[in-house]
Amino acid sequence: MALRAALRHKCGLSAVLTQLAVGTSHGRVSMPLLLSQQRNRSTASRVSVHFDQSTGVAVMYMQSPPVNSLSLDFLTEFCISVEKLEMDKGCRGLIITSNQPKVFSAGLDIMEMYGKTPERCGEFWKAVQEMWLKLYGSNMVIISAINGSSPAGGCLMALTSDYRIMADNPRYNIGLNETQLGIVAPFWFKDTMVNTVGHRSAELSLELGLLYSPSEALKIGLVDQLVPEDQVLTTALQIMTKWLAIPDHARQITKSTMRKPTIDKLMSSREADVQNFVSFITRDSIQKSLRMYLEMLKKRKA
Ligand SMILES: CCC/C=C/C(=O)SCCNC(=O)CCNC(=O)[C@H](O)C(C)(C)COP(=O)([O-])OP(=O)([O-])OC[C@H]1O[C@@H](n2cnc3c(N)ncnc32)[C@H](O)[C@@H]1OP(=O)([O-])[O-]
Repeated sequence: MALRAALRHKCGLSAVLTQLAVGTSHGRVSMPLLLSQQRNRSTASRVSVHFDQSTGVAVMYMQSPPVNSLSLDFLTEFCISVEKLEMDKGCRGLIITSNQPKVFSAGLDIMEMYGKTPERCGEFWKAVQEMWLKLYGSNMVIISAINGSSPAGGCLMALTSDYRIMADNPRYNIGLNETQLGIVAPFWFKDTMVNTVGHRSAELSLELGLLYSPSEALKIGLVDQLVPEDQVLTTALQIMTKWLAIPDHARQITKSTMRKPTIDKLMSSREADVQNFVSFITRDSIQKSLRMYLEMLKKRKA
C-alpha cells in the first residue's frame, strides 16, 4: 500500500498493483508482479513493465508493433516508465526486452524524420536525447535481453545497458547502420559505441554502417553474451542477480565515473545538438535518402 501511494505521489500517474503470472514462452518466466505503468485511454500501451518487488528487478517489454520503432509516442511512454522505476527505491535492476517477434527494436521511427516540420523534428530529437540520458545515466543495473534484430537506435538503446545478452540466431543483427540510410549518427551515439567496443571497431562500424550477426557482435564486444533464443530472459534474470550482489553505492559511483564525461558532453550542448539534427534531417538531400531507404524496406518485404 505504501509503495502504491508513493508511486502515485511521485509520478502523478496511476500505478496498478497486481499479481500476474507471465507465461513461459519466448523466454518469459513466471513471477509475482507489480504492474506499474501509464494507462493510455485511447491507445494500447507501447511498453509493459513487470516489477517483482521481492527481487527489486523490473522487466520492461517493448510492445509497439510491428517492429518497436522509436516514435515520439513510444519514447514518451518509455521515458515515463523508466523515470518511475528510477524513482522507486525498491527497484534496483531493469531488464529491457521485446514482445515483438524477431525484433528488439528497429531503431528510430523513420516516419518521424521524413516529411515532418522542423518543430516536430526538434521535439522528436529531444525525446531521443531524453531516452539516452535516462538509460545511460541510470542508477539501476540495466541489462538488455536482445531477442531480435537491433539496428541503429535499437542498438543505441542496448548500448546504454550495463550488460547485453543476445539471442544466438544468425538471422538477427545489431549495429549503428545510420550511414547506410545516408544519415549520420551524432557524437553521443558515436561516443557510446567507442566506450563499448573501442575506437577502431567503432570507426569501422560507424563509417561502413555495419550490422553484425550475434557472433560478430560478441567478437567485437558489442554484446557480452549469446544464448539460445528461449533463454535470453532467464539468463538476464540470472546475470542480474550477480550484478545486484555488488553494493549499490559502489557500483553506482563507479558507473557514474565511467559515463559522466560522455553524459556531460551532451548535457552541455543539448540545444545545439537539436538544432544540428533539425537542420541536417530537413535537408532535401537527406529527405531523398530517407525516402529511398523507406522504398527499399517496402521492396524487400514484397
Ligand atoms: C541522426 C539520426 C540517427 C538515426 C538513427 C536510427 O535509428 S534510423 C532507423 C534505422 N533503422 C533501420 O535501418 C532498420 C530498418 N528495418 C529493418 O531492417 C527491418 O524492419 C527489421 C530487421 C528491424 C525487421 O524486419 P522484419 O522483416 O521483421 O520487418 P519489415 O522489414 O517487414 O518491417 C515491418 C514494417 O515496419 C516498417 N519499419 C521497419 N523499420 C522501421 C523504422 N525504423 N521506422 C519506421 N518503420 C519501420 C517497414 O517499413 C514495414 O512497414 P510496412 O511495409 O508493413 O508498412
